[in-house]
Amino acid sequence: MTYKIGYLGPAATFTHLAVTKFFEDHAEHVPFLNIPQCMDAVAEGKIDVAVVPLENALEGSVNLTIDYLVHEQPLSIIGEIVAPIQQHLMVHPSREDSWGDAERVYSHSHAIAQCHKFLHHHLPKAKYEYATSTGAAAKYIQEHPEENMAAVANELAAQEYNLKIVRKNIHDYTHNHTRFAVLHPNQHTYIKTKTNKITDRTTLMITLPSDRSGALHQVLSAFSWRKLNLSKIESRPMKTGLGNYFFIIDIDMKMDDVLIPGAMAELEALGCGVRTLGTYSAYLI
Ligand SMILES: O=C(O)C(=O)C[C@]1(C(=O)O)C=C[C@@H](O)C=C1
Repeated sequence: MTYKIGYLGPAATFTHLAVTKFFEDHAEHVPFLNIPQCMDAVAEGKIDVAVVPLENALEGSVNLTIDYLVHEQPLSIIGEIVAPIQQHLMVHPSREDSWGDAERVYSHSHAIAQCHKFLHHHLPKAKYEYATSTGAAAKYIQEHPEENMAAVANELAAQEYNLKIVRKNIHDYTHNHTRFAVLHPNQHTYIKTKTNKITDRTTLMITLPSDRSGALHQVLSAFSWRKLNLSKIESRPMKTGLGNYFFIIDIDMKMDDVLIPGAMAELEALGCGVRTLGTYSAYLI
């Protein structure tokens, strides 16, 4: 049976690029219209792994991925692919010489946000419209040449959908990378790749006991005195009422037998809720 890798599609999204470079050959790449559909498919066993965007260096977390993981589909993160992101402005070939008159710019919200300065200066009158992915935006422009639009997407999308790149590298800051999560229902799933590992991580989701002063300080202390290095801490709404948040914490090592379980037990004793979202290696493509 062919190994099936689901990704945020359609063809030629950044997620697709990451999948193509990271996994070894002979796998079938299966596009999904949006992140929840891709995650549902791996939970239901229709594909072998799901790959979805997790965090961008310029724009921060992909909230849909984190929220769906926390509230709807409890999969494990079994790997992380870090990819450089280069955004280009592209139009239908018939509009190559008049791209500056584009009335709308279409792309994924993260991609548009990564290019705000460029768009502000070069297409000040254009309205922004948001697609489920950069690839979906490029595909739409190919299918609707009559609409005066430009897309922000990658080079592969320009090739795949026969669009003309009119401005290259329009992202506002050079160090633009995105983290993609490889997801599976079983934490102990092995990933085969020849890509270089850059680090190991464990991601925890933590809820605080309500109305206790200094609770976050106590949480951080549990990691700090064990010398557990954190590379990310972020809060997201619990969606149960104003002021209710959970925290996502990335620890710079894989789950061990002593330190991380010790910190988790301490947090539970303090009245916190703790869930492991994944313990995995991160690879740079
Ligand atoms: O739209 C795509 O091409 C994606 O793969 C999604 C996504 C994201 O959600 O951040 C991935 C990388 C880029 O940062 C822009 C968009």
